Amino acid sequence: MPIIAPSFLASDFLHLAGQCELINNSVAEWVHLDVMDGRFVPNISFGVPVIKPVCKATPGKYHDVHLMIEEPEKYVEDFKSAGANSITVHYEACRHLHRNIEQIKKLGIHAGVALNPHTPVELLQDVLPYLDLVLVMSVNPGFGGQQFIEHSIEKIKRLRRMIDEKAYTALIEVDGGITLDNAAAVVNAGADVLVAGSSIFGADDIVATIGQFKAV
Ligand SMILES: O=C(CO)[C@@H](O)[C@H](O)COP(=O)(O)O
Ligand SMILES: [Fe+2]
Repeated sequence: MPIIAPSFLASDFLHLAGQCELINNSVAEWVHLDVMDGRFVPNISFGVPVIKPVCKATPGKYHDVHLMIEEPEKYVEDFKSAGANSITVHYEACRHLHRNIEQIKKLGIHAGVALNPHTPVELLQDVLPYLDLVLVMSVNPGFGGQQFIEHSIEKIKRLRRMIDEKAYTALIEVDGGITLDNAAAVVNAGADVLVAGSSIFGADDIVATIGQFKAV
């Protein structure tokens, strides 16, 4: 069964406490928190002042912070202090990716690398042994509510093979345009973690929808 990571980017910010309560009452194991800086991606989302209270209000969950920002090394400590259990940086935003991964792991939390749709999974070959998580973006990062890019399925399969061949432990997380209609195909291709924003927070019954994602 996949791990489900509701993305708070699509949540109702006016009622964050209630949204956290719904997630607490659901079978979602993770909470996905998207940080956007208006430089790496053409949008600005939220930072520590939102992430810290959300982490506090969801104490039983694993807090998965997805940094869509330039120079992530300047901020990883702040996000760790805010409650992050894992921090994922973008391959395309890091000039010294191995150093970024080491920095995160030295903080005692999990390290992930995210790949834009145009970035081949093969470029991760030399850092894969150090990673806890690879985040395959199945939309171009920056916005929720976009359509799933079908080519991602092929990419997930290639990454699954790379990980299994060497018995690495990195989880495969897929993020962007995940719906109840395509979730099974994504899991069958090899995904361990499904991120879903609009299809969870936009649903009439958030808790039941998370249950349906879990059961795909
Ligand atoms: O990182 C991102 C977008 O850049 C995602 O985490 C979105 O928040 C996913 O939203 P949906 O596509 O599921 O609506
Ligand atoms: Fe994300």
